[in-house]
Amino acid sequence: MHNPSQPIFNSATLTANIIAALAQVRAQKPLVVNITNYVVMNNTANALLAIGASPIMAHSRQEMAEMMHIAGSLVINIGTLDNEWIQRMLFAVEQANANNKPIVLDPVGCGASVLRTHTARTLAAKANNLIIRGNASEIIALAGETSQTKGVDALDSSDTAFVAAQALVAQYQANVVISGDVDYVVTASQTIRLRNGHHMMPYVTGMGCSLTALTGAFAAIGETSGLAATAIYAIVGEIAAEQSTGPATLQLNIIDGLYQISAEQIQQRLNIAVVAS
Ligand SMILES: Nc1ncnc2c1ncn2[C@@H]1O[C@H](COP(=O)(O)OP(=O)(O)OP(=O)(O)O)[C@@H](O)[C@H]1O
Ligand SMILES: Cc1ncsc1CCO
Ligand SMILES: [Mg+2]
Repeated sequence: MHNPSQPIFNSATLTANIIAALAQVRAQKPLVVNITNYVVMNNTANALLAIGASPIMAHSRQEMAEMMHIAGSLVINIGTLDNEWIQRMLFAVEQANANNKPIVLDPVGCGASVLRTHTARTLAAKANNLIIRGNASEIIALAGETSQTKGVDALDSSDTAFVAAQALVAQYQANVVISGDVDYVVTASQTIRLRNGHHMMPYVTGMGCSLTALTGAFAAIGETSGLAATAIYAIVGEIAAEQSTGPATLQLNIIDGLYQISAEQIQQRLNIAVVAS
């Protein structure tokens, strides 16, 4: 499995690892515990099921210790925050840490309000085994740089978030995925660029939230770089968009695509390059 501390320069090896990780998710069906936003709960649960994982949306403090005992990973998405949710998220991170479970953080709307920026930073600082997945504007804001965010949609390009992602890797000992027209997977040992996906994807809400949830599924089987989820999701989105007349059919076709995606399609479509190490 891809160990983020060991750089891999060879695209064929990276591709083989992504395919192996997919097989492992499908075989192991890891339990992914999600504290996520009201907008995307149903769709992210369906995305996790379609890839072969086992989702549970759980929010209560009363059950979180038990959940983190049996979970493969914790996904925290701050999309529809309020004070009660923040306390639940902090407690869940503590429980994940206590059980050595990887945590995936989606800093939805980071930079759009002080509440979101502050909460995302507090959660990131608390999490031990962390992967951050956000769009370019969120990654830039989380790192304390000036982003152009006006809500949950990115107004910055992935290329401009690169330095911010490297700063987050150092600050939180995290792995960072920047999604957008181009996706970057940034770890302490290397940066990988993926040129897959489709320009129709941002016309469906929660596309990034589903990617974050899938990142949790792969983290649960030990692929904690974020690479496999990011690569597979963008390829699925690309194939699905080619079969879709608009955002509504795209949303459905992505769920079908996650269920159907094959090793051959990954081999044929993956556009991957190591850009820094
Ligand atoms: N212009 C684009 N071209 C190709 N793929 C794209 C484009 N924009 C987004 N994507 C793909 O869409 C997926 C979600 O990324 P995006 O950056 O839109 O997430 P997000 O802004 O966090 O979304 P949300 O907050 O609505 O969940 C990724 O797989 C990414 O590769
Ligand atoms: C639209 C929206 N608002 C809060 S969360 C969310 C889903 C996409 O991030
Ligand atoms: Mg998002």
